[in-house]
Amino acid sequence: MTNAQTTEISEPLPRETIANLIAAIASQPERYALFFDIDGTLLDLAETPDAITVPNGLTDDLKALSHHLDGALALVTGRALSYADTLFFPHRFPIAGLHGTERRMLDGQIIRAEPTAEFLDVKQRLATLPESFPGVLVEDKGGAVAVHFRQVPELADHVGEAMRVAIAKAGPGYELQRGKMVLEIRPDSADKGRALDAYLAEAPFAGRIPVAFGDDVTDEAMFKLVNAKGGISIHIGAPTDSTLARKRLSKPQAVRDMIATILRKQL
Ligand SMILES: O=P(O)(O)OC[C@H]1O[C@H](O[C@H]2O[C@H](CO)[C@@H](O)[C@H](O)[C@H]2O)[C@H](O)[C@@H](O)[C@@H]1O
Repeated sequence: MTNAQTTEISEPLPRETIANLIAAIASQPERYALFFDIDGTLLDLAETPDAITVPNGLTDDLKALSHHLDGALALVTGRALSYADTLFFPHRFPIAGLHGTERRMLDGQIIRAEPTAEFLDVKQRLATLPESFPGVLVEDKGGAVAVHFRQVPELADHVGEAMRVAIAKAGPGYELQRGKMVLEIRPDSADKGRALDAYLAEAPFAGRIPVAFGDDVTDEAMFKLVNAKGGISIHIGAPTDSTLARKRLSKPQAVRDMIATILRKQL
């Protein structure tokens, strides 16, 4: 299971620092590469995976920001890449999906691990879990599977036990990923940090200062990499001592406001 290391409590980005960062990205876009998580970062969390909404204007703002950065903006998400594309249709951003284990390169080619027969069998068995535990929701993401208990938090231990059995049956090539009211089985071939690193090796991301925004355990790999590269790691949410991110924004609306402000400044 992927775990965050405990460091210091993430600091809120002071008004001054936000203003400086916004001004810097607005006036010197060629210096920065921006990486956004989706759920809980760009979008407000919802009761179920399909209940999320993309606020009016966000897709166009992301597209405009990407244009401003000459394309150096990527989404790095636990969602399947194909699902993330539908959220921001008709725009197609560089996206790393399934926690970085599938990644679309600039030429459109997608790198992903092929599911094993053992994993497909496990996924089929997990699909029946709600029969034993009503309220639990199984999300089939193709190459990964998530079991959500947001609507039945009292079943967290049962889900944990079922997923420990499932990951043992899935065999090599898979790992358990903890998230917000969810446990997932995903390929172990990469993580969000490695996906971000791969983007940083390519134009137009190469040579730029990475800025990563995220809210969940899966984003810690991104924060670790960004910190090591001298970039800026920003945790979204309440203060916490279990993130490697060095800065904090309070909620997704603050991220969306920051994007809108950068765009206003560069006009
Ligand atoms: O890396 P992310 O883009 O943040 O994706 C992480 C997971 O997000 C989704 O689950 C979470 O958001 C749901 C909708 O708000 C919420 O109901 C759930 O409790 C959260 O865990 C998504 O369903 C997962 O597949 C992603 O891995």
